[in-house]
Amino acid sequence: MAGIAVVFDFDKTIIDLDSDNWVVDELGATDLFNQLLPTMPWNFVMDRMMKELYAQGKTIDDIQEVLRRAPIHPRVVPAIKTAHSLGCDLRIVSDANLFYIETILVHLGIRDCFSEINTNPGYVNEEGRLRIFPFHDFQSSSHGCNLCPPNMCKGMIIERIQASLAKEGKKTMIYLGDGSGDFCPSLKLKDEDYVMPRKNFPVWDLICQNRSLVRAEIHEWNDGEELERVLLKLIETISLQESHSKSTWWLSVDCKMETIPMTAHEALPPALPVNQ
Ligand SMILES: Cc1ncc(C[n+]2csc(CCOP(=O)(O)O)c2C)c(N)n1
Ligand SMILES: [Mg+2]
Repeated sequence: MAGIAVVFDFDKTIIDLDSDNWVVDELGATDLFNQLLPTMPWNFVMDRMMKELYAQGKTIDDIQEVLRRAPIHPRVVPAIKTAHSLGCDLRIVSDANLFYIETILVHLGIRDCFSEINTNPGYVNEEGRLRIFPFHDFQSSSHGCNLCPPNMCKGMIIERIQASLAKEGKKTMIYLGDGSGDFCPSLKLKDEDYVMPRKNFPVWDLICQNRSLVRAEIHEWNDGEELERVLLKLIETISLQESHSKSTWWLSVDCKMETIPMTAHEALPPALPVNQ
């Protein structure tokens, strides 16, 4: 199963809501958030919100306590653990931030299942305040993709992952997501890949409207139970195809080596004696 990479979006894919809104709402700062949003880019609003919460006396522990209560479907963690134990390379590509994602993954006991987390930087500074920055510094240059928000083009991240997987000999990618930011990476997937859009969420609508642009095989899911069922079934199917193509490869090597061809009766188990 070494040939499969599974790439997860985080908000509304692994957890069941948007982590930024969850923290802001649970800490009672929704009104200020809504006031600031029309005035500056999303990551700057979040960084400013962390400053305001710090000024109000909210600690890193308060933020982490809220994050540990983020709702998640009970089958998502088992699905991730199984995919990891089967040898898949699991990665995250998210427009949330590293501090929120790591806090939640550590709490769920699945941080070590992931080989890579691509997201907006987020860390606690020397004062004990959480700082949040854009993944892509759009003030110095644009990433140039008009499908994606200015701070992150998930499609570019997928292309980088594809290049690194090719070097490791990994052949198949499964991508799971829900949001409009997951459409661009879905378009980068190849014929042999799979995309799992969450049904009736923005990426699903975009894929349905632009089916001919998507080369990967499409498998929708509704909730964590379906996520688990569909994902594990795909992993099983891909693995069977992998082992089948390996065995046919060995057969063709045998033929090229001009070993004495096996006759049909030699290849089969001995026939049962008749009338004895
Ligand atoms: C113009 C604009 N609007 C909104 C956002 C923020 N944003 C969009 S989806 C999302 C959830 C991210 O998590 P995930 O990718 O894990 O679903 C966030 C935080 C933005 N960056 N730019
Ligand atoms: Mg999402």
